[in-house]
Amino acid sequence: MNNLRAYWTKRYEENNTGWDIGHPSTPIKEYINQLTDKSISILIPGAGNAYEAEYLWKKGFKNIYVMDISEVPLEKFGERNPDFPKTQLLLEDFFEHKGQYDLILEQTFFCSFVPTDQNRNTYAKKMVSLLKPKGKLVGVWFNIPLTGDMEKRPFGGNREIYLKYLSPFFKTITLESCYNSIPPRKENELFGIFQKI
Ligand SMILES: C[S@@+](CC[C@H](N)C(=O)[O-])C[C@H]1O[C@@H](n2cnc3c(N)ncnc32)[C@H](O)[C@@H]1O
Repeated sequence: MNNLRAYWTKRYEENNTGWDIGHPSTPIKEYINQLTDKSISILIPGAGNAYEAEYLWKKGFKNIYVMDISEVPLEKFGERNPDFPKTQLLLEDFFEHKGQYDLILEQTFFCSFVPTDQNRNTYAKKMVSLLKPKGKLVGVWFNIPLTGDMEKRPFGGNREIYLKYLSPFFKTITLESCYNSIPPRKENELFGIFQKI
């Protein structure tokens, strides 16, 4: 845990954050735009600078929890959004977190874990445990080759791989090539909506 925190904090401190697009991504933004119930509880794990949380907050969603293992992006988020409750900024390891949410948003989080069978299984089990009955895991997953290189993030995957880990716990509402990816990720992402079984 400390190693993991140090690793990600160093990346933020060195501005070695190639994943950070600087704004909410279009697929997640469009998903948020069609949500009608603003009282739902939403967790964003591995949120980084959490532009999507900022977007939700400004749209009037209040029950948003922004989680990261590194304090650097959480502090920046707090500075950018001084009214956002500090109690909803969670400096925690996702795998140790306890709670239950209506919705969990995923973006470049799954792909940050070394892609062992065990890690991917643990991710799926943890996600389902953090959702209320019928809760949803929604977001984007890279559709890029999974190479044998265990150092090089983002670690890839494809539809078949994601379904292998998620389908024991979730009904797949959709998992399709993402039509509205940001240009650098065009044709390299799947958009998914999974509902807790
Ligand atoms: C590739 S970055 C993605 C950040 C953000 N989702 C985005 O799209 O900009 C992965 C993030 O997950 C965080 N992280 C990695 N392992 C974590 C864990 N076990 N628990 C919570 N956060 C974690 C890192 O600190 C980092 O901010």
